[in-house]
Amino acid sequence: MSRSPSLPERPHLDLDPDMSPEERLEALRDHFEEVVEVNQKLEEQLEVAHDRREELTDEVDSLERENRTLKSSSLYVATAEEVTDDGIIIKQHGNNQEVLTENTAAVTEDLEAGDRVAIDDSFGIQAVLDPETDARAQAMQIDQSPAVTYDDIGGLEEQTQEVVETVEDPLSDPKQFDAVGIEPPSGVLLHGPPGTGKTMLARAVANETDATFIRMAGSELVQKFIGEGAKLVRDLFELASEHEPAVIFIDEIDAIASKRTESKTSGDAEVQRTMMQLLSEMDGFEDRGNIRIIAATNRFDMLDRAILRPGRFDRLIEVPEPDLEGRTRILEIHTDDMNLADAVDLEGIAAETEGFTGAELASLATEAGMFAIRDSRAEVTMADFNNALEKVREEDDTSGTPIAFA
Ligand SMILES: Nc1ncnc2c1ncn2[C@@H]1O[C@H](COP(=O)(O)OP(=O)(O)OP(=O)(O)O)[C@@H](O)[C@H]1O
Repeated sequence: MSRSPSLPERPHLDLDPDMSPEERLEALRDHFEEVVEVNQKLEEQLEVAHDRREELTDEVDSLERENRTLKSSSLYVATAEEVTDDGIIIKQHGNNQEVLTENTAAVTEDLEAGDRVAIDDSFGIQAVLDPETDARAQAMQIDQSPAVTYDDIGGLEEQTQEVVETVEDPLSDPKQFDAVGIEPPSGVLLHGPPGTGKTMLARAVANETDATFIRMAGSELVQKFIGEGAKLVRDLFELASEHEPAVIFIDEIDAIASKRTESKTSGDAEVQRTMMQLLSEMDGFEDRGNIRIIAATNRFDMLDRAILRPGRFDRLIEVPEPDLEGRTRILEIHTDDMNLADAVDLEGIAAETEGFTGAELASLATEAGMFAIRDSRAEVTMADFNNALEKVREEDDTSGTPIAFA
């Protein structure tokens, strides 16, 4: 920042009592001219100061805007592949989608192909990442206020109740545990098939408690950040302390906490180190303040029992596939914004979809909507749902794999 110029010196009038009236007049004239000159300089400086103030106000506005954008939504990580006159071609990590995006305020002249950037839902570049935040940003997804509420979750009433008691209450009212003199559970482990709402539950509890939601996937730690797992686990807890109250969500924890294998490959040693770091972070956890940990796994049978010791993940909550009532509720939730014909019988569809997970039911509703669109209709009929079901079953039969929706 440039320093402000020093103020001009105040002119001094020196009148000698022995001066003749002409000399006095002359001295007064000189003094007057000096005062006018100083005044002019001050006016110029005032103008510069006004301009500077305007510049700074603009800068504050833009920083506030940037701050709001960064706080309001999750950002995704992408790599700038090519910087062209028409915009910047970016490739999103995770799905490898390539997009041409326009220059945004966050794009500096220094942006080069190969730089990693944080992008919003509309692919606008919100920040250019430096290498240090880069691995963190890729490995951890931070959401200041997740948009999921308990009402968005179908079925799972008992599980929600348990999560409220073990995670929400200690976060929103830690004093009640102090008063009784017991430690709230450090960690809660959700286990059950993929797509049953485990991540939704963790997000909803963060939303309900105004806590920051920080997600890390165990599989990514092992596959993408080879050699960095233990450090990233340390960073994860550090980041949570910076954002207290916070909910740490470790998805696919089995990837870093499965039973020790006999083989002694370097990959295994790395996974072990990552798990040891996680255990030590959890053991030293009580002093960390208002942070709760939720982990999720589809492979409960594979877990190393060490992580289930008291003081670690000592509350286990099973999140099963939904029953008839749960499936009906999930279908109601996912068709809430859809234009359904009166004859659509959601309970009937729920009865036909035993074994479907929440994620599969959500896809079924979308697939039914696609049939209506193909037919140039806005209203979704029972026939669309039946067609969607039939398509799903055919795909399931031919692929021989578990039900997969397009
Ligand atoms: N119980 C549910 N109620 C409403 N929607 C659900 C439910 N379960 C799953 N869904 C839908 O499926 C999507 C995926 O669910 P979610 O990510 O919570 O599953 P998960 O159990 O964490 O799966 P994974 O183990 O694969 O991470 C949700 O975004 C939602 O659209």
